[in-house]
Order: sequence, then structure tokens, then C-alpha cells
Amino acid sequence: MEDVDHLAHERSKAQFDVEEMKIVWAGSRHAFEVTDRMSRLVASDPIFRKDNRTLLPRKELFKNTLRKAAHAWKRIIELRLTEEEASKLRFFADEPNFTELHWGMFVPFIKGQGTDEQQKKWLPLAYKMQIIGCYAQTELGHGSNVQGLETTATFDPLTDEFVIHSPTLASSKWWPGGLGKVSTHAVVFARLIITDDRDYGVHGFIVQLRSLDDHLPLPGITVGDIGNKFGSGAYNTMDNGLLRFDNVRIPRDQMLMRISQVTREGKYVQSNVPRQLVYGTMVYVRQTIVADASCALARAVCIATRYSAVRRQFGSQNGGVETQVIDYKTQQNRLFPLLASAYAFRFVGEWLKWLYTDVTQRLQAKDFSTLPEAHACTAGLKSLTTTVTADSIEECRKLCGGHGYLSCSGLPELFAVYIPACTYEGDNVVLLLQVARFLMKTVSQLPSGMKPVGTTAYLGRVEDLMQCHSTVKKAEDWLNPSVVLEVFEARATRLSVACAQNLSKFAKQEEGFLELAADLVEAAVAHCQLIVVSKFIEKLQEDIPGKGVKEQLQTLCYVYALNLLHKHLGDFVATGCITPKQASLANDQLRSLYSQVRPNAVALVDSFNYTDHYLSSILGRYDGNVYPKLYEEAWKDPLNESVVPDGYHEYIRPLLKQQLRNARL
Ligand SMILES: CCCCCCCCCC/C=C\CCCCC/C=C/C(=O)SCCNC(=O)CCNC(=O)[C@H](O)C(C)(C)COP(=O)(O)OP(=O)(O)OC[C@H]1O[C@@H](n2cnc3c(N)ncnc32)[C@H](O)[C@@H]1OP(=O)(O)O
Ligand SMILES: Cc1cc2nc3c(=O)[nH]c(=O)nc-3n(C[C@H](O)[C@H](O)[C@H](O)COP(=O)(O)OP(=O)(O)OC[C@H]3O[C@@H](n4cnc5c(N)ncnc54)[C@H](O)[C@@H]3O)c2cc1C
Repeated sequence: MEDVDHLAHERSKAQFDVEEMKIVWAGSRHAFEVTDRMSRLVASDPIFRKDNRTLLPRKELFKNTLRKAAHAWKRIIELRLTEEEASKLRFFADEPNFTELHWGMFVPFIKGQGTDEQQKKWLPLAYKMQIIGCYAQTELGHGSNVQGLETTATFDPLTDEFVIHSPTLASSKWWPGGLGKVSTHAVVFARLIITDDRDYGVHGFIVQLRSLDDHLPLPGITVGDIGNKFGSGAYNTMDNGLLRFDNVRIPRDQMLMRISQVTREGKYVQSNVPRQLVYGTMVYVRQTIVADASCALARAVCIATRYSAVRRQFGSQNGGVETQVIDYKTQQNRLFPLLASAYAFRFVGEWLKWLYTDVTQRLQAKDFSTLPEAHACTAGLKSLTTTVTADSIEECRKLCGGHGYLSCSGLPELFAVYIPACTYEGDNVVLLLQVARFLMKTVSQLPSGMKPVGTTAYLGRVEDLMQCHSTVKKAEDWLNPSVVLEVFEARATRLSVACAQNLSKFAKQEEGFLELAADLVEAAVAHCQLIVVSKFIEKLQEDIPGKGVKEQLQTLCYVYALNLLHKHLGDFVATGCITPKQASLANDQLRSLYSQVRPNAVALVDSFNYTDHYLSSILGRYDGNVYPKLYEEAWKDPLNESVVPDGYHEYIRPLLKQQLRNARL
């Protein structure tokens, strides 16, 4: 097969230093070097092959995933990889499996909620993978409403133990990843009941599920997989599980006791910390999901951009070549805002990581003041970025026309793997309602002179923002960060204030929350979009080296903001932040920005530095050699192993003969 770069011409048009942009995308030169090394390590190892995933029956698929996870662990030990390198290796192995829950939830939960003693006991076992853990919170009948969980942990003072029990079918644990077939231990969320029969609400407990000798469930434990999920391959590599307890006894010291304790005498002691810290692992994971959203979106956009540059339709003159579909304004209008969103989510993810680290340090110093904001930001941005990413993967599939529907485009499996992100770690609507509560609380405190800080600081300028009108007079006026910020702040303020005013008409606030939920969600979305826009603008204040790099990011930042403005025109115009004329100028400016993105589009997706292995897409191949490889791939399908298919003699031949006989009659 010829070895040419079909996209070389596209790459030669780039007006910026791609190698420097790769470093901006990775976050630092060090991060770039680690990701680059780990992605190549995985790509060159045949055990991490994944092109056959959608064709394997579940049992084979699952066994193969176990093999890969074991191999990944072997390589991590052999190469003495650091924690950072190991996590990148797992990321590029690119197959959801139990290790994500072990490292991503079980270990962080013990770190966050365990006492020093408990950490000393459990963490070394978990670090060496001598035990494998999962996070068992959700139940068959209860997911979003954590306070509604039914599993009980009743203290027995006679034996100094907790008795873990599933009182109803609805209380069966349902969904935890890694639980179905692998985990030996789980962090189990259960209602704490002490001798006085008082219910102290949900707490976390470490429970051993399976024998460390023969992997059989321990007495009183019923455990299994919940069954096949959406799509082929995809998330079916994960053993999401079900779990029931029949009066299972665990020692008292297996309740995670950093936040609250039960003494030997059965006394409940609450440390001087907010009870919401028991939800801390969810805050941590939501923050990582935002960073993951930019990766998944970038992956889909990389495939759609490269393919749009390869694909040609219409426009041939005098027998010449047809037009590259990326040159159609409609294609640009659908694709370039997604490219801009990938960068926007990357930077907001970076900032959220900083916010999370900051709040963690404050918590250690017993400063809980920024916890509500950290909760609102992680919940809101998790919701916003995963919703957009899930929708955008599907849009990228459509941008690739018919070929996008082929498994080998990589997009169907990416979609199937990604969409549950809108549900797990908090349903996206439920999370936006949390943001709305936070906003309503902030607005209600304004009259008392309380100065909002952090991401709600803009609400402190409520009087100005309720009245301001954009000064834009010509299209280029939109290319000004303060002009853009002001309209996003004004829109978010006006939507929040309108909700607060409507809420005040209800005698009972909770009734108002139920009735106005749809408006509240819109106000929360406006607030979250403002955060993303403002963090992109803040990123551009940094010193960013490399020829043309900052200019490209500036263009993408305006594409991101002006496209949002266009999509939510109703909000911006109805709240009087901008006039219809200014909206139309924003649209003119957006079109002209697309022309600036166009020559750089392929280089901008090259900057993600994804290997062909990670992309697993024929349409997104680095060399753009799409048609020969699609043709080759078709012949690899098991259906093409024989010229005449199995079933011909039973079903096709008799049918044809019957039709022939009927015709003769
Ligand atoms: C092609 C192949 C590609 C392969 C790719 C492979 C890679 C794939 C990508 C994989 C990436 C990641 C892997 C992820 C694995 C997924 C694992 C999933 C795990 C889970 O889902 S675990 C279960 C998660 N469950 C939830 O999130 C439940 C959601 N519900 C809640 O959080 C709460 O119930 C609630 C917040 C909705 C309500 O809380 P509640 O206490 O009942 O009520 P309120 O009265 O509303 O709140 C009281 C006050 O508490 C504040 N609060 C609430 N939550 C928090 C918090 N977390 N932190 C701080 N404060 C909080 C709330 O604001 C209230 O405050 P106030 O009193 O108003 O001041
Ligand atoms: C792939 C996958 C992996 C998972 N992994 C884990 C895991 O490892 N551990 C674990 O414990 N759990 C896990 N979960 C469970 C997950 O956390 C829950 O599914 C999630 O929290 C949503 O809860 P739910 O399923 O109860 O949805 P529900 O709350 O029943 O939502 C159903 C519908 O009701 C709406 N709704 C619910 N409440 C409200 C409200 N107050 N106001 C307005 N609308 C509302 C929602 O928006 C949604 O449209 C996983 C789930 C999936 C899909």
C-alpha cells in the first residue's frame, strides 16, 4: 500500500507552531512528554489491540479486557511507572474496565474518608492490587437521591460489628462498575442505624465481597453482572454489577470514620466538618470527568475534521476534483464550534483541577468556605461538558456522512461508551438543579450586602448587569473579550434574577423549585457557559509561546463564545442584553472567523497528538488514506470469510426456488 500523507497539503497551510500547541493542549512540556510516551507504548503493544472489539461476544470481550488490564498492570510494574504514567497508560489502553473504579473511586474514597489508621491498613493493599475495590452507592430503586438509599448498616454492640443488609429488592446495589465479576471489596453506601434505632443517614463502609482464595462470594453476599448495555463492544467491557446483602457482618472499624465515628459503646460522633464531605469522592470524579470530556470531544472532532478534509463532494469544474466538504460553510458551522469547544473544555478542565486542589488544601486546614462553590462548579461543568460532548460525537458521525455509521469510523463505539457520562456521577439535569440552588442562594443573599466571590463574583455587579446594553456597532466590535464577557454575565444575571423573582411568588420555596425547574436549569446552563467562556479568556491572558499559537486560541475562543451566543439568541435578545442587529453582527463575525480556522483546522486537531491506535478510526487516520483502508477493512468482516453465506441452503435457496415455482404457476 502506498505510504503518502494525503493531508500533507492541509498541514502545510497551518499558520502556527503545531509542536508548541501540543504542549498547550497537554498542559505542560512534562505532561506532553508523558502522554506522548505512554500513548506510543500502548500503540506499539499488540495486546492492546482493539480493532476486533465490536465483533466479540460479551464473554470473550470481557475476558480479553481482563487480559489487557492484567497486562497493563504487568507493564506498570516492569517499567516502574509513576502514578501519572500508569494512569496515562490505562487511559490510552482505552477500554473501560474495573481498574477505573478501583483507582478512580475506591482508592480516592479511602483517602478522603478514611482515618489515618484506616488509610494505613487499606491503601497499601489497594495500591499493590492485593485487593480490588469498587464504589457501590446506587441501588435498583435509588440513584440520584442518595439520601433515599435503603441498604442498612446496623451497629451490634455485642459483637462490635455492623450488620449490612438489603431490606428490599429496590435496595439491591445496581450499576457499580467492577462489581459484577471482579471486585473483592467495595465501598458500600448504607444508612447507619445505631442501637437506639436512630437512622443517621448514609455513610460509607468497606465490605469484602469475594474470597481472596477462590473468588467465591462470601456468605450472605449475592453478586453478579447486570447484563449487556448499549452498543456493541463499548461499555460492555465493564462488569457493572448487582449486589445484595443478607445480614453480612463487618468489624466496626470498616466504617470510614474520618467525618463521623461510631464508638465502641455505640455513640455517634460527628467531626466538626460538613456532612456533605461524605459526597467528596463524587466531587473529585466529576472534576476528572470534565477533563475527560475534552479528550472524548477532541477525539470525535479529530476524526470528523480529517475526514472532512479528505472527503470531496460536488463542485467539480471541467472534470477537475470535487470540493473538499470542509470547505462548505455549513460543514464549518457544524464542525468548528465543536473544535473550539474541545479547546474550551480543556482549559476549563485545567482550571477545575486547580479549584479542586485548592478546596482540598482548604479542607485540610478546616476552611470549608469554598466547598459549596466547588460542588456547584464540578456539578455544573460535569453536566455541561458531558451533554455537549455526547451530542457532538453524534454530530461528528453525521459530519462524516454514511461512512460515519461504520464501526470502523470509531464514532459509534465512542458514542456508546461516552453517552452514559450524562447519567453516571449524577444525572445531568439533577446536577444543574444543584447549580440553580446555589445561584438562588447567592442571589437571595445580595440584599444583605453579601459580596459573592469566585465564579459568582459577577452577581455582585447585579445593578449594572441588569441594565447594561452591549455597545457593539460593527462585526469586529465582537472581537473584544470584555464585550463578550459582559453580555454573558448580563444574560446569566438576568436569567438568575428572573428565576429568583418568580420563586419569591411562591409561599413555599420548594414548590417554586419544582414548578420553575425548567427555567432554573436554563439559568444554571447560562452560568456554566459563562464560566467556560471566562476561563478561556483568562487562559489567553497567560504568556503562550510559539508562533501563531495564541492567535489561533483567540480565534477559537471567539468561535466558542459567538456560536453560543447564536445558539442561545433567544436568551440574549429576550433579556435585552443585545439587539437583533447586534446578534446579526455576531453572526457575520462568526462566519469570518470560520475562514480563519479553515486553513488551520487539520493542524489544530493534530495538536491533540492522538495516535491512530487511540483514535481507532479509519476516517480519522493521520495519513488520510481513507478509501483503500476502508476497502481493506470491509474484506476483514467475518461475513466475507465465505463467498456464499452460512444459511444460504436453509433460507435463501428455498426462498428463491419458491419464488421461481410461483412465477411458473
Ligand atoms: C471507543 C472506546 C472508548 C473507551 C473510552 C474509555 C474511557 C471512558 C471514559 C470513562 C471515564 C470515567 C469513568 C467513570 C466511571 C463512572 C463511574 C460512575 C460512578 C457513579 O455514578 S457513582 C454514583 C454517583 N451518584 C450520584 O452522583 C448521585 C447524585 N446525587 C447527589 O449527588 C445528591 O443526592 C444530590 C446532590 C442530588 C442531593 O443531595 P442531598 O444531600 O440529598 O440534598 P440537598 O438538600 O440537595 O443538598 C444538601 C446540601 O448539600 C450540598 N451538596 C450536595 N452535594 C454536595 C457535594 N457533592 N459536595 C458538597 N456539597 C454538596 C447541597 O448544595 C446542599 O447545600 P445547601 O444546604 O443548599 O447549602
Ligand atoms: C455506565 C454507568 C456506570 C455507573 N457506575 C456506577 C458506579 O460505579 N457506582 C455507582 O454507585 N453507581 C453507578 N452508576 C449509577 C449512576 O450513578 C446513576 O445511574 C445516576 O446517579 C443516575 O441515577 P438514576 O439512574 O437513579 O436516575 P434517576 O434519578 O432515576 O433519573 C431518571 C430521570 O429522572 C430525572 N430526575 C430524577 N430526579 C429528578 C429531580 N429531582 N428533578 C428533575 N428530574 C429528575 C432525571 O433527570 C432522569 O431524566 C452508573 C451508571 C451508569 C449508566
